[in-house]
Amino acid sequence: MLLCSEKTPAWAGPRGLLQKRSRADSLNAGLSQRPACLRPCPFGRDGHAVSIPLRLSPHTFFDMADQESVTELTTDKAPIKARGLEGVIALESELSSIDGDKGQLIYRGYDIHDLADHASFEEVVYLLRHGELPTQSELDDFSSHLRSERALPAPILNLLRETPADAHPMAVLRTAVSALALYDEEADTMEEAANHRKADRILAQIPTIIAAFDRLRKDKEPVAPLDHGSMAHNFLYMLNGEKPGAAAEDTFDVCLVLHADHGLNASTFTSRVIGSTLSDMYSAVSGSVGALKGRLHGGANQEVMRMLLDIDEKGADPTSYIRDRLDADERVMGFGHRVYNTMDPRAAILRTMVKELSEEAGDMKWYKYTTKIHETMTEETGIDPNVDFFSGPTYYQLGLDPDLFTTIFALSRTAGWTAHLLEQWADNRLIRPRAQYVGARDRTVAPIAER
Ligand SMILES: CC(=O)SCCNC(=O)CCNC(=O)[C@H](O)C(C)(C)COP(=O)(O)OP(=O)(O)OC[C@H]1O[C@@H](n2cnc3c(N)ncnc32)[C@H](O)[C@@H]1OP(=O)(O)O
Ligand SMILES: O=C([O-])CC(=O)C(=O)O
Repeated sequence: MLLCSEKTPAWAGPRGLLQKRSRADSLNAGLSQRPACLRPCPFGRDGHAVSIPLRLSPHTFFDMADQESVTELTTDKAPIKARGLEGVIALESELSSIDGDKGQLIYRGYDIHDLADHASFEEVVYLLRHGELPTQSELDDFSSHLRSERALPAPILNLLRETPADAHPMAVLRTAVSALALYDEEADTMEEAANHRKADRILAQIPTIIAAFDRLRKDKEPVAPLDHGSMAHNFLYMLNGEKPGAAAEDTFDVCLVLHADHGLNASTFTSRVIGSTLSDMYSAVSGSVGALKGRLHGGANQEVMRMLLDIDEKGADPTSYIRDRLDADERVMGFGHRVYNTMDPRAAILRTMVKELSEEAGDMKWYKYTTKIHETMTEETGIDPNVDFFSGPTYYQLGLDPDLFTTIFALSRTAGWTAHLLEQWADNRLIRPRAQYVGARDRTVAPIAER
């Protein structure tokens, strides 16, 4: 079942190479209907594809490399074509599942639409971490503990004061999360209860870091965190120095719910790889912030807003703008996804938010631009929008600066990263795949004077 829940892997071609197929081809191949235990293996002997039984164990990825064809890994005859690990099942997880064909996302069995409508971010964090939605008293205890961890150690605040104002907020966040470890006596304690406490602490302190840095770079004093209110409320308060309206708080809270977890995306995989070495939670989360920063991942939301602002400033026609980008072989940020073959369900929810926020502001331009771009991408490429396409204009209309967008994603995804780390450590095995060596062989070292 797990094997079918994410986008199907590319099919092995006649020469034993896993060939990338178009989305339609992948669907037509009906791969998801094949028995889950038999999948094409890229490491075929003599250039022929072989089917390797994939055991549904936490170590499936390693099981592949453990098969007899492992020797092929050290030859240069059968290059691996599961590029970017597309379709590779690396581990089992109970946290979230994506049906890329249906456009469905679930956290622990709950559909994302249901959670967005009926659960707060704190409830979702608890759900991811503990497997069940909290009762009222569990939620009260959990929220109260999160609130008690909001303040930053003084040296971290000093670090932020010393940070260049033009530093990218994601670089600042990565550095500050790493530095937090230096002031946490439990940083290297691997006991489960301590890891839960650290997960709370990191999650509670990330909003304070983001808001403090944003104010400092604008020559404003950081605002101390509140000892009440939700994470969404407190973050907007610390950022702006005034209480947010109920609508802004609700919208922001839903954004946090939507971004909390998403299968084995690149930044979550990063956390699990780092965690699997039995390194600490701060190392893993700072690594994940680094992974999320990239524009092919979380960094795309900022790029989307840059594009929309560029269109606006130039007075450009969004359709021609996108066509020009595609003609120049450029990617349009906020479109495409490794797992979804259809519209990302989070994007659908965020699109409604962009519309509602535009209506409230009495200015429909961001909604109009995104609608035009969406239509053009559908006509020209058939590639669907992902979560980053509509989160950009949502955050912008909430008054956030574009270079903060990815930090908001990080704030929310910390819930997923830390829950994945706890899951990893509950049944740990070192994550260590193999590389296909395609370099030179049989060379001998010449004396330095002769090179
Ligand atoms: C939260 C998130 O991380 S969601 C993703 C956020 N990232 C973005 O929005 C960046 C833009 N999108 C992309 O670059 C890609 O769609 C990714 C990285 C998200 C997924 O990529 P992959 O699954 O590796 O697909 P891949 O990069 O192989 O692209 C397949 C084809 O679709 C094209 N394509 C994919 N996305 C786009 C896009 N946004 N714009 C234009 N073309 C695209 C590629 O050019 C490629 O065409 P080609 O085979 O002719 O070269
Ligand atoms: O799943 C992915 O590859 C990227 C993504 O949408 C996310 O991390 O939310």
